[in-house]
Amino acid sequence: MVVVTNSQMKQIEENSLKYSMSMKRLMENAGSAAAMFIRRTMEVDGKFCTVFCGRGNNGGDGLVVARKLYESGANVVVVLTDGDPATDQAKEMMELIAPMDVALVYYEKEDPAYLKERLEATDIIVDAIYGTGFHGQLDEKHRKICELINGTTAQVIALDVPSGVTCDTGFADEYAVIADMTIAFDSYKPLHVLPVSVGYCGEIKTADIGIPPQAHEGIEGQFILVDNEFVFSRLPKRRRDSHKGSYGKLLNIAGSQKYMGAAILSTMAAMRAGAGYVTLASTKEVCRTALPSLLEAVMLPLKQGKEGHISYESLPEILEALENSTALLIGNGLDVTQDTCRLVYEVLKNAKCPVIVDGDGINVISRNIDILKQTNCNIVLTPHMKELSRLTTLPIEQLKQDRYTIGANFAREYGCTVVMKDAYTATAGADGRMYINTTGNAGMAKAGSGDVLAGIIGGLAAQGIDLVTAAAAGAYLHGLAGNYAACKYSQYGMLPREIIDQLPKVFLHNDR
Ligand SMILES: NC(=O)C1=CN([C@@H]2O[C@H](COP(=O)(O)OP(=O)(O)OC[C@H]3O[C@@H](n4cnc5c(N)ncnc54)[C@H](O)[C@@H]3O)[C@@H](O)[C@H]2O)[C@@H](O)CC1
Ligand SMILES: Nc1ncnc2c1ncn2[C@@H]1O[C@H](COP(=O)(O)OP(=O)(O)O)[C@@H](O)[C@H]1O
Ligand SMILES: [K+]
Repeated sequence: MVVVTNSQMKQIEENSLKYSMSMKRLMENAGSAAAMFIRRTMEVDGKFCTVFCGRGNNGGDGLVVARKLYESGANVVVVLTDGDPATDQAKEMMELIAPMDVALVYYEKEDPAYLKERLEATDIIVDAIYGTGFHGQLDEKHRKICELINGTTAQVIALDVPSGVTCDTGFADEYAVIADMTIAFDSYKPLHVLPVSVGYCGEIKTADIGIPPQAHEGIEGQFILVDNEFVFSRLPKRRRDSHKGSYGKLLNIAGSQKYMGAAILSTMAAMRAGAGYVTLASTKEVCRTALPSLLEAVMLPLKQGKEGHISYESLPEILEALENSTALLIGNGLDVTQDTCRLVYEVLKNAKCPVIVDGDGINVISRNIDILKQTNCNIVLTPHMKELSRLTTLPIEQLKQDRYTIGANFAREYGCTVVMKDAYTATAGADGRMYINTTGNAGMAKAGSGDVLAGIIGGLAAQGIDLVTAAAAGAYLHGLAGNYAACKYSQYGMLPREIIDQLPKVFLHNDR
């Protein structure tokens, strides 16, 4: 599904002007298409309809809808929330509606009691206050208006965007309009697919507003909703004549005395994701302890430092193992010590294969972010929100509002892929795209789930699957296996290790 950003939509609109389209025609088409959807979905003739119009082009679309619904027999009132229209084409739409028997009400001048009464009798509300031009938060006046809209029993139809939701981030003001139906003009925008905002949209319809297909040429969708088709069209079936060497070698540098489980979970997950060989490089003690649970893994036991972590003296052995690896996973349960810092930096500088950095690997990088610019390999970072905050030195609150832009900028600046783990994980690809994941559940909010994800991505990357796909597909598989685990063991009772146990079921259901 192609999802275009606000600025891309503006570009498409501008391109369409080259094909004898005009802004006024686009607005007329948008309003007409929206009115048609409304007529198709509900009875309009004789119904009470209230259209809330802002001053921008979204408001102009609303004026067209009002005219069309009036022509279909509805009793229509237009509430101008911010006075007269401000754009040329919206002004023209105002002139067209003026002679009609449609009441035009100025919100500020109107008696609140009349409005309340009108809304109580209203069957259909059209929200044309703000469209793609909105960003940030609603002011007090608009919050009140949205509260009025949300407080009715009428069907609420949002034009393009439920007012109060920001187009590209999906960030919704707490009073944003909650629509029953949103009519997206021409294309889906990020808010129509982002998990944070889809709940505000209700049913989403796309309306053809007459923009010629040529106007879309050269516009590449930046947001991708990861689904089964996306994942399994990219994960090849295993060839009958293949052998273990066909599926790559993952080197997993993980674990310390404090965090042994992280080494076990990540290694196990990588094996379950189909890698040919997985080598666990860890302290002797971790390797010895892990062996009974990791019978199929290769062990690279290393010298232990004073604090129970992998000693820096082990660097030569690690670099030798790295030579033969098709992917590297580094960071799970490593601990942050002087030794592990030096180790991570040196390994990253020497790696030539794809690298996945998780957990303490990320924490170590956050202390010296420029290390990312001194590498010769493709890197995936898998930070949760706190780790992303350390990496970007931005507060979590800001990340929550704008992590798509921030993540994309970070990925571009450092030339890496960033898996932003959260209830809804989003992967910012080094290719400039944003991959949105919707699988997973709150039963996964337990220590160890992230180690499982890192292992899955590492296992996929080792097999030669390109890193962005490995990251986006890994998050999807992880969440789906987590959903199976929750069905079997409940969200309260499930354990991260059971996400790994359910991974085969995900593959089985998809003939892999
Ligand atoms: N892109 C296209 O091809 C078309 C777009 N059309 C409509 O045009 C809309 C976009 O119109 P506009 O760009 O005029 O903008 P909007 O009508 O979405 O917003 C109006 C104004 O609100 C202001 N604003 C933004 N954030 C605010 C905040 N937090 N508090 C208060 N004010 C804020 C903006 O400065 C903007 O001028 C689309 O959503 C769509 O409905 C249609 O007319 C058809 C064609
Ligand atoms: N509410 C949730 N819904 C879906 N997935 C979740 C939820 N909470 C956590 N997860 C997933 O669980 C994993 C947790 O990772 P992380 O916090 O790094 O754990 P750890 O480092 O302890 O293993 C991430 O992949 C995250 O997306
Ligand atoms: K709107």
